[in-house]
Amino acid sequence: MFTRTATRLLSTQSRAFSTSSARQTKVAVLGAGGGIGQPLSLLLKIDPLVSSLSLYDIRGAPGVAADVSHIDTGSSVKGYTADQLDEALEGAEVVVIPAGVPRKPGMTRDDLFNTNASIVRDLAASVGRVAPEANILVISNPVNSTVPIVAKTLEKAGVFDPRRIFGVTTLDVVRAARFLGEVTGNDPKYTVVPVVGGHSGATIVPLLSQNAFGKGVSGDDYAKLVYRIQFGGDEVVKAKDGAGSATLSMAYAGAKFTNALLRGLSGEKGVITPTFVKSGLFADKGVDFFSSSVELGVCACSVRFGVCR
Ligand SMILES: NC(=O)c1ccc[n+]([C@@H]2O[C@H](COP(=O)([O-])OP(=O)(O)OC[C@H]3O[C@@H](n4cnc5c(N)ncnc54)[C@H](O)[C@@H]3O)[C@@H](O)[C@H]2O)c1
Ligand SMILES: O=C(O)C[C@H](O)C(=O)O
Repeated sequence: MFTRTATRLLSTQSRAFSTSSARQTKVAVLGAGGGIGQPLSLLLKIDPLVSSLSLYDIRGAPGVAADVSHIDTGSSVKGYTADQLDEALEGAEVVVIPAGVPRKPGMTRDDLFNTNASIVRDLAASVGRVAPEANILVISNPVNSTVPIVAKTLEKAGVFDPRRIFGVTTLDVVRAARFLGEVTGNDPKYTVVPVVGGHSGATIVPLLSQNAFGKGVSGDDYAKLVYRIQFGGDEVVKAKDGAGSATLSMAYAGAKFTNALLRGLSGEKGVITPTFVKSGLFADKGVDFFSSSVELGVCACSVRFGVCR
């Protein structure tokens, strides 16, 4: 009797699992042991659109994987050590890259270039070789430069597809909604603002006029709000006082982007906005923000999901 009941229960549970993960999606996080990587792995573990989570880092990923793998969602989790990058990438549909060093007070994102450029280049080369069809989500700073590095590396490998490379600048969108909500006294769900351009200071361009509440902000309030959105990263770097930059809000933004991408890939319309897929390519060099996005193919990606207007 007990056995029959237990079996019925188990079969109901397994049906629930198989429904939620009907589409097999392997997501790899490169840099999973870090400040962003760990909470991002947690959030991806609870995303029902992720069926398999592959956690890679030069240190600590198996520990993060063991920890996250106890969470009671349907996806499988595996951690990989420094010499197991190829295995980590095998079959990945989405590769998220938060590997690299963060800023300390007094530094600009460009100061990270020397260290992070080669990290991102080498990881991208492996993705190009092992998972050439994967969508690559670049978090490592300076995003305005690491995205072109990924593009060039894949081009060199003969597998460049601009529709599959994304600079993750969703944190700017998250901040814009939150800060406009604060200024106008509204729930951020009503103060969503498209943000175009890159991911550094003045290259971050919030289009406040595109939101009904944003339209009403003017003068000094407007200038202060734009500044806060553009330099929100500095606030966190300063407050962490040498311990790094945004990790938790970034993990939230990275998981939000990944979820939107997976929904788009599974055929859901209207989830990916040009804001989500904007890239910083050439933004530092003063090239028009929209045309640089189009050049990178991020707009093509929006077209692919049927949301480019
Ligand atoms: N795009 C954004 O909006 C945004 C927001 C916040 C932070 N960032 C950037 O994200 C990056 C990571 O920040 P963090 O706070 O997580 O840093 P962190 O130092 O806490 O973590 C970085 C992780 O990368 C790992 N790593 C280093 N080299 C690696 C390699 N070759 N392969 C795999 N893993 C490697 C490290 O071992 C570490 O675990 C930084 O460059 C930071 O500036 C971007
Ligand atoms: O500011 C940083 O260096 C990290 C990140 O790019 C951010 O915007 O928080």
